[in-house]
Order: sequence, then structure tokens, then C-alpha cells
Amino acid sequence: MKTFAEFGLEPKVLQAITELGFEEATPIQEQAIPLAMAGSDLIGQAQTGTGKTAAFGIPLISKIAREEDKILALVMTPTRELAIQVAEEIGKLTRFKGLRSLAIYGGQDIGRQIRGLKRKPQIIIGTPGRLLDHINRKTIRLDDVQTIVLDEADEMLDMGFMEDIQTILKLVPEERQTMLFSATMPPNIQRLAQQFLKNPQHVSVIPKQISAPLIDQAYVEVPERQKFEALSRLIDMESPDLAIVFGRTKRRVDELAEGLQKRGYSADGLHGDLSQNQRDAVMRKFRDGSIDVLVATDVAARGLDVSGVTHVINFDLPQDPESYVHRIGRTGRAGKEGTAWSFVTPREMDHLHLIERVTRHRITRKPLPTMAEAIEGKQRITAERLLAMVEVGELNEYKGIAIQLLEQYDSVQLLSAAMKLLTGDNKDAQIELTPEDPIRAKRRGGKNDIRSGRKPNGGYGGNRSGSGSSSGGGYRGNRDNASGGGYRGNRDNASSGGSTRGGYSSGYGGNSGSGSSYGGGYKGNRDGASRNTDGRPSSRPSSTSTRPAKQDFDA
Ligand SMILES: Nc1ncnc2c1ncn2[C@@H]1O[C@H](COP(=O)(O)OP(=O)(O)OP(=O)(O)O)[C@@H](O)[C@H]1O
Ligand SMILES: [Mg+2]
Repeated sequence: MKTFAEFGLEPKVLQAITELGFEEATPIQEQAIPLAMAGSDLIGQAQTGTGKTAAFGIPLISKIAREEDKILALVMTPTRELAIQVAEEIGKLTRFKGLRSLAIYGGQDIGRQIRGLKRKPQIIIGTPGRLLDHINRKTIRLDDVQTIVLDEADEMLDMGFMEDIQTILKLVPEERQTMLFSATMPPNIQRLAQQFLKNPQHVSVIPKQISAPLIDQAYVEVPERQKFEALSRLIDMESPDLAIVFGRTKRRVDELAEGLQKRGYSADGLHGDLSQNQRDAVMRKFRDGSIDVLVATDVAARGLDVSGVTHVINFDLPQDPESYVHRIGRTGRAGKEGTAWSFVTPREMDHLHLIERVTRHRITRKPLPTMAEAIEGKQRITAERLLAMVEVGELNEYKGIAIQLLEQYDSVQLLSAAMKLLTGDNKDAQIELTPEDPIRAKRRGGKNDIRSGRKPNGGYGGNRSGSGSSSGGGYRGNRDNASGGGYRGNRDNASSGGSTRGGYSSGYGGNSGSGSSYGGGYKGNRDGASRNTDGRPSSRPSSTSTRPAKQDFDA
């Protein structure tokens, strides 16, 4: 493992890295940083949570001088939340160097962004739709850009982004460095690479299993109508510090968040029909721990890095295996362990097996948590809270009444009653969810396969639904229809199981792990899913809440 000092970085950048607490480079950083510093175009693939952001961020900022007053680097991300997060990380890395960076994404007041642009940032991190908007208004000019990064490049390739990205890339000088990063690199990435990259170096730090090694993956077979009960038992049993629950559609997410709240959980929902203010507020609450459970569509599947996420629960399986990999990758990051659970309805078992095949990982079947396990889990938490309170002390005001009560009642009886009150059992709240259709496994490969190069984003034979051609804009790009009319490519679902450990050694301090194995190409192709870009309200059909929620992406 290399230390960052070995990369020949300037002191101010090194200082920022130290401040971030990074001691050693992760494998992707070790491989990508020297190549990127040397100016190569790059395709970088490494498991979720292994520091790809810094792998491109460090070289990118190293190339820019503080005195510059033009946009010299552009990072594109598929979602607004990710743009914000990457901008923050770049902000931290440039803290001592004093570069200016700005996040540009849909849903935020454009006037505010224009004012930000007047401060002459050298680095822009944005979602494609809003970027184009600024380009068209001439508030952003890309004539001087020297470095372009597509974070979650494969995701950005999905229809709806491809054209925007092509438009943007064509506006950037030919003489530039272009880098693509993701944990998954379906073969169709090659198309974009051929078009826009020059002799790219491939850096792949992917062991045999594509999912991150520190994630314990399990699944539960559960009929659709019992899923909510299963979820609430699972949360009780596991008592996650922070959990992300993925639902297939916006409606699903709304209903789940509301149901969980009614049952007394501290939960909130995130999807693309919320205003950006609402989205920001939910993310803020989740990051600072004022909610424990984030219920989300795939808008939260890619790139988000929230420390303390111990559990990912796929309430609905994702449509494609890549999405599974990214969703569960919200836990088990930076050398920490995590647990992923997936709910699979009996008719979705084939789909689960597809995910297992593509990710080359067996997902362990587990029984539905029993009521007894759920109660035990809740009581354990209550007892922990109670004991923490004893530790803190400062109970003098309560001691008088406690002594009085103990004189009159049995101590076990009293404490049990207090525990019951504290546990706050809201199990009576009846929660009814609108049922979702099961996800069906699609054949991967075949003549429509993207690997054949015939269809840019074809996915497994023609799944990807025609999405709403909504007024003005609709979706661009071809995208075949998919089953279940009106759906646009939903792709969530996921399952998980079995403890997979070992393999890749992260190299972050304090994490066991064994040699990183490089190279294993992973060949899964993914189906495309549609989504609208931001900054184009017209392309977002109204009341899409019952559709699979891919359009949440971007901006
Ligand atoms: N060298 C390092 N040492 C310790 N922690 C690191 C190092 N590099 C990055 N990290 C931390 O690891 C976490 C994950 O990093 P990052 O978000 O860049 O992962 P990623 O590979 O982009 O994952 P994803 O595929 O999910 O987007 C972040 O909290 C980051 O600060
Ligand atoms: Mg990332």
C-alpha cells in the first residue's frame, strides 16, 4: 500500500488528504492517481466505497493553479445528491490549495448558480441537464476545460443522458483528459470510450466478486403483502444505526416512509418528485442522524457516501444486477462492514438467481425474522438506551418518585412497565401498501445484447420500458418499451445474502483484508433505464409516482 506522499503531490494537497484522515491510498487510488497525474485518459473501475472520488479528485485538483479564473475541470454525476457530495469532497481536498469549485444541478435556483459562477470557479461538478441549461444560457463555457470526469459513467450512459453527455463532450476542447469511473462497467461503456477517450488506460480493481467484500448479503423470501411486516421485524431485530431501504417506485417510497413513521420509526423518503429543498432536507437529516431510516428509490443507489450506514434493505428487488451492486454498496464502505438484506417474492426467485450469477456471489437465504426476534431486538435497544441514561446520571430529579414507587410496587414490574413505555410499541398501526408487480428476470445477452453493439443501451432483450413521452422533451434516445405499460425502465431490486468477506483488502487503516485481486473483468451488461434529466421539468411526467423511479436520477 502506498502512502499519498509517494505520489509526488504538492504539500497543500497532501495536507488536505491528511486532514481527511486518509493514511494509505486505496488500491484504485494507488493505480489511478499516477496514471491520471501523467495525463492519461482513464477508465477506472473499483468496488463501491473504495475511494474512487479521491482517485480522480486528487489528480484533477493537482493540475489546476489557484490563479486561474476559467473553468478547467468538469465532473459529471447522474444525480443531484451525488453532485453535491462530490463537490464537497473536492472542496475538502482543495481546502488549503484554495481552488474554487461549484456544484451545478437541477432543482436549485439558477440565479444562485449564476452568482456562484461569477466567482469564477475552476471546477464544476454537475448533472448533465442543468449543465446544458447553463451552456445554452452561456453562463458556462467549456472552452478551457482540460479535465472531464464522468462519475458513475455507466449510469450516465443510460438513455436520456447519452445525448446530453455527447453534446457536452463535443463542446470541450479535444486536447483534454477524460476519465470514467464506476464500480460497474458494462461493455457498452466501450462505445463512449471509443468516441471520447484517447488511448484510455483501464484500471480495474475488481476481484472475482463485483460487490464490495465487506457486505454480508442475505435474502428473505416473502410474499408481497407480508413485506411491510417483514421490514418492521427486520429493523427491530437488527436495530441498524442507519439504514437505507430501497423501494421500486416513488409511490412505494412514499407509502413505506409513511408506514414506518406510523409505526414509530424515524424514517423519511427520498425520490425525484420531491422538491430539491425537500430532498436536501431529507439527506441532511439522514447525514446528521436525525432520521435512522432513509427510504429511497434508485436515486440514492449510486455513489452516496453516508458514514454510519450499517444496513441496506432492498424492500423491492432492483431491476438489474448492477443496480443491486450499487444499492448494497451504500454500506460496507471505507473498510467498514455492512449488511444487506433483500426481500424476494416467490415469483422473483429467478431474478435473484440472475443477480447472483452476474455478481458472482451467492446470497444467503435467511428465514423471516420472527416476532420473538423482533421483540428481543427492540428490547435490547431499549435496555441500551436505559443503561446509557444510567451512565449519564443526572437523575436526581427523578430519584424521589423512584423511591416512592419502589416502596409500593415490585421492582421488576416497575422496570418492565418503564421498558414497555420506552419501547413504544406501535405494532397496532395497520399499514397497507399498494402491491407492486414482481420483477421478472430478463434474459441477458442475445442479439439485442449491448455487447453485440447493436443497441447502445439495450439491456437484456428489450426491457426498459417506454417511458412517458411526456410533453416537451420526453425522453431522448431510443429505448424500447418494456413490459407493464407506462413503466419506464425500472431497475431496482436486489437481493443479498451470504457473508462474503475477504478477497479485496481495502488498505484503509484498521481493516483486515487480504490481498486485493485485480483485473477480473466483469461482463454483465445492464439494461438501460430511462430517466429524465434535470433542469427539464417538461421531461418529467407529472405524477409519476407509480412508475418505477428511474427518472429520479439526475438532476
Ligand atoms: N485512502 C483512503 N483512506 C481512507 N478513507 C478513504 C480513502 N479514500 C477514500 N476514503 C473514504 O472512503 C469513503 C468512500 O469513498 P468514495 O465515496 O470515493 O467511494 P467510491 O469508490 O466512489 O464508491 P461508489 O462506487 O459507491 O461511488 C469516503 O468516505 C471517503 O472519504
Ligand atoms: Mg463514487
